[in-house]
Amino acid sequence: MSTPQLVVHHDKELMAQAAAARLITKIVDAQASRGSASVVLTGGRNGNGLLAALAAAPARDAVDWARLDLWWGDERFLPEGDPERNVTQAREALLDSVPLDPKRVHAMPASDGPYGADADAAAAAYAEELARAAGPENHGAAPTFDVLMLGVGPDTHVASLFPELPAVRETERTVVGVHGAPKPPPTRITLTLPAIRAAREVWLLAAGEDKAQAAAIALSGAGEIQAPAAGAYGRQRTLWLLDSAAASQLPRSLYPAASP
Ligand SMILES: O=C1O[C@H](COP(=O)(O)O)[C@@H](O)[C@H](O)[C@H]1O
Repeated sequence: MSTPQLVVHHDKELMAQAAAARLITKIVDAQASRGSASVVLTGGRNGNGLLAALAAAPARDAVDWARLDLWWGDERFLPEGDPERNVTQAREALLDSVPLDPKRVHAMPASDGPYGADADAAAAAYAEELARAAGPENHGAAPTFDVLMLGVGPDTHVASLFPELPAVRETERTVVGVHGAPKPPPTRITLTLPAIRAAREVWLLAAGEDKAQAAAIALSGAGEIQAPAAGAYGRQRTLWLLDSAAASQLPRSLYPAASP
């Protein structure tokens, strides 16, 4: 488990631009040292803001897009092309404008796909896809993602791991179906905490006043069942990327150290 490090930016635009620059560097470094890179995308406002900033960054051309695997931390279980699906929003923000290898874009199944409305079967299929991509050094279940990004919800949810719901208690499976989520749509697919913790680096994105309480709770020693963001960490690094509004309720002991 890596101890969270905090970076606080002035506002959400700056946060998105700085995170995009950081991501470009990580991908380029991983491709230089391992031949390819793997990144787990998040949905939500902050995740899409980062992708849009990446699309606008001239340095995006430093990335070899064909040698990048993209995965998702969670998906809203809706029909293919639905504007609320995380993959639809990611395509609009960035993916449609860069030369990715379609075989390396690992979208989660849609509710009108091969598993129909069975979110649990769709989750099991995604777990198999992850297992196929995992090498022996990955302990079998999930690849060692280079960077896994998570938007933090105002209720401290990350991916589709909501406080107190069964998915956040999962200790064996890497992907599960979620039923009765408090945020629409109620049916979702999500990576579990064990899959999230397989990543080298986990980045938690929180911008805006509505994230301030969630950040303060998750970073003040809350339990992961009540505050799922508190249970998200990477093997080598856990990085919270905040703007000053989201950092405004952090305990004083964390905030001064976090200021750039
Ligand atoms: O529904 C979701 O919400 C979270 C957080 O979204 P935000 O708009 O409050 O930043 C997101 O990270 C997750 O991927 C998504 O499915």
